[in-house]
Amino acid sequence: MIRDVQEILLSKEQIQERVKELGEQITKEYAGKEPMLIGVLKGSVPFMADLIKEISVPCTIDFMAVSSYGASTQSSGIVRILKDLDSNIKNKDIIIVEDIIDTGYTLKYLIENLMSRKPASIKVCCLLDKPDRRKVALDINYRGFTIPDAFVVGYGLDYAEKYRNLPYIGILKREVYQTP
Ligand SMILES: O=P(O)(O)OC[C@H]1O[C@H](OP(=O)(O)OP(=O)(O)O)[C@H](O)[C@@H]1O
Ligand code: HPA
Ligand SMILES: [Mg+2]
Repeated sequence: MIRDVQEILLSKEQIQERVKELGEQITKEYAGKEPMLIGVLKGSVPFMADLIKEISVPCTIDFMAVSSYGASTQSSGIVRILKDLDSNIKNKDIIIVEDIIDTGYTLKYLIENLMSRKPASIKVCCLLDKPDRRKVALDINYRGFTIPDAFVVGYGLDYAEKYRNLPYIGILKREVYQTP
C-alpha cells in the first residue's frame, strides 16, 4: 500500500470477482442484443477494460470525456464535454460505464445528453456508488459496490490525476488534499 493511502477499501481480488459477476449479469440480460458500452473518461478505463472481457454477447465500445472535479475533491457541479462519442447511438442499447457515482451530477448530465440522441435504451453500470453524497436521484442498473463517504483513489480513480494506476481502491489520506 502506498503512503498516501490510509486504508484499502477494496482489494484487487475483490474488484476482479465483482467485475466478473457484473459481466455475467450483463451477458444474461443482453442475450440476443448487441449493447454499446460508453465509458466515461478517464476514470472508467480500467473498469471498462476488465468488464468487457467478462461480457460474452457481442458488444461495441465508445468513450466520452467529461470533467467536473479537476484538481479538487469536491464536484464543481458544472459538467463539461471534453470529448464526444465517435459514433451515432440512435436505436442502440447503451450501457454507460462509470467508475463512481458520487453527487450524481456527471451521470445526470450524461443521461440527459445521450437521451436526446434517441437510443433504444440506456442503462447504467457503475463500479462504486457513494449514496451519502448524492445531490440528484438516479437509477443505477448494475452496481459493483456501495461505499462510505470518503474520497477514494485507485483502479482509475484519481486525485489531481494521480493514483489511477493503483490495482486496488483505497481511501486517500486527508492530509494529501487538506491544507493544514
Ligand atoms: O457523481 P459525481 O459527483 O459527478 O462524480 C463522479 C464523476 O467524477 C469523476 O470524474 P472526473 O470529473 O474527476 O473525471 P475523471 O474521470 O477524468 O477523473 C468520476 O470518474 C465520475 O465520472
Ligand atoms: O471519491 C472519489 N474519488 C475520485 N474521484 C471521484 N469523483 C467523485 N468522487 C470521487
Ligand atoms: Mg477525477
